[in-house]
Amino acid sequence: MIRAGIVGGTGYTGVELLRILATHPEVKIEAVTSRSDVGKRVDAAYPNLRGFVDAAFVEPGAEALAGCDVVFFATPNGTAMRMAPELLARGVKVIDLAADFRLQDPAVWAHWYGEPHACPELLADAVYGLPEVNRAAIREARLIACPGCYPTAVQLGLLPLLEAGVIDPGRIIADVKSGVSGAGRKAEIPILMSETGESFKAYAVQGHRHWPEIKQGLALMAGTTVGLTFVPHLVPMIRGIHATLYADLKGDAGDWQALFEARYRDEPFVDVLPQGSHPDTRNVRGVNRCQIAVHRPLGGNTVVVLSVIDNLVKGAAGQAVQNMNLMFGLAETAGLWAVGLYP
Ligand SMILES: NC(=O)C1=CN([C@@H]2O[C@H](COP(=O)(O)OP(=O)(O)OC[C@H]3O[C@@H](n4cnc5c(N)ncnc54)[C@H](OP(=O)(O)O)[C@@H]3O)[C@@H](O)[C@H]2O)C=CC1
Ligand SMILES: CC(=O)N[C@@H](CCC(=O)OP(=O)(O)O)C(=O)O
Repeated sequence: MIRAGIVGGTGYTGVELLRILATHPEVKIEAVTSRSDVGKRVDAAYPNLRGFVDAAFVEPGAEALAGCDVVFFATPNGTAMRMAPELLARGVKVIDLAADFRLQDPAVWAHWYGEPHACPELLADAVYGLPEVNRAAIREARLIACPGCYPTAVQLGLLPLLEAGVIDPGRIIADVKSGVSGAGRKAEIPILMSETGESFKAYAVQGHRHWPEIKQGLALMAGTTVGLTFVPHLVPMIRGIHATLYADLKGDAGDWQALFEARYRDEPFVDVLPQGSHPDTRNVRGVNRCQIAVHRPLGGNTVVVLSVIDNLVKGAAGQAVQNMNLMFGLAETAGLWAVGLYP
């Protein structure tokens, strides 16, 4: 059995990790941390886990985590980069759900995250955990940077087009909507029910920290720099991301549906819907799945891709477990093969 630790077990992605790992056939939950709830039983904090997780929260630290084979960081940005070096030195594999190891250039990280990187020497070791792109490298990795939720939906939606070189990489538009759980489990006025429950708005239009991450990933797919406009929105739902992606086709002819179907035929967690479909976030709620539809609207030469995920699953905890499965030579679908909730 793989002994797994979770740092940040009281947050939304942490409890989602617990939900998935609790029934994973190859995993034993070894340690779950919280600074605020030390000693409290995990199933007292989260009664949905009663009968599945028999553990109490412990202080985050190398003592509690050194006995693990893998440690997941479900913590705010800037946490894993301070704890990962010691764990890695002790031979523990690390999977970070936050942004600490996603950007290759420490100067870009410092610009967007507001502080110098604490261990820039580890950035070259970190593998970007998007299995549909980096599967071989993930299998060999000891340090995984899980993609952000918006970047997962956007990159999976554009991957077939960029790899095939059929769109203009200089002008891509990503109009993306997120449920409120994307902001985490914290008490803040902008995410109160009465602020978000019957409202819909864009934010960070001038620049969101996922913009450099998405640009970095798309450039690797395209083999050149990309021009990207990314506008995130907050919508009145709890889970889910819906990305509407626009790009200019280089030529007029092409079977874009066939291109997407061929690229994702062997991908267990990417589902290309039939031609003319409109994916719905509720159909991926609670599961590690991205559903995609590709359209060529009347008029102009624009391709429109619709891509949906659950931000907490394919956008975070599910993708993290998919990475763990690859790192430990397990079936990639272990513990993750499930049907989405409906409605
Ligand atoms: N929510 C989402 O949809 C997604 C989130 N992410 C990323 O995953 C990470 C976690 O997100 P989310 O679960 O939403 O966040 P939450 O705010 O819900 O939870 C954060 C957790 O981290 C713990 N924590 C906070 N500070 C520290 C610290 N200094 N050391 C150790 N533990 C700490 C908290 O518990 P305590 O204070 O008790 O220690 C809590 O359990 C973030 O980096 C986020 O950006 C990525 C993709 C999607
Ligand atoms: C709705 C909402 O607030 N979303 C968050 C992004 C989600 C997230 O947690 O960011 P990472 O994927 O980088 O970890 C935000 O815009 O800051």
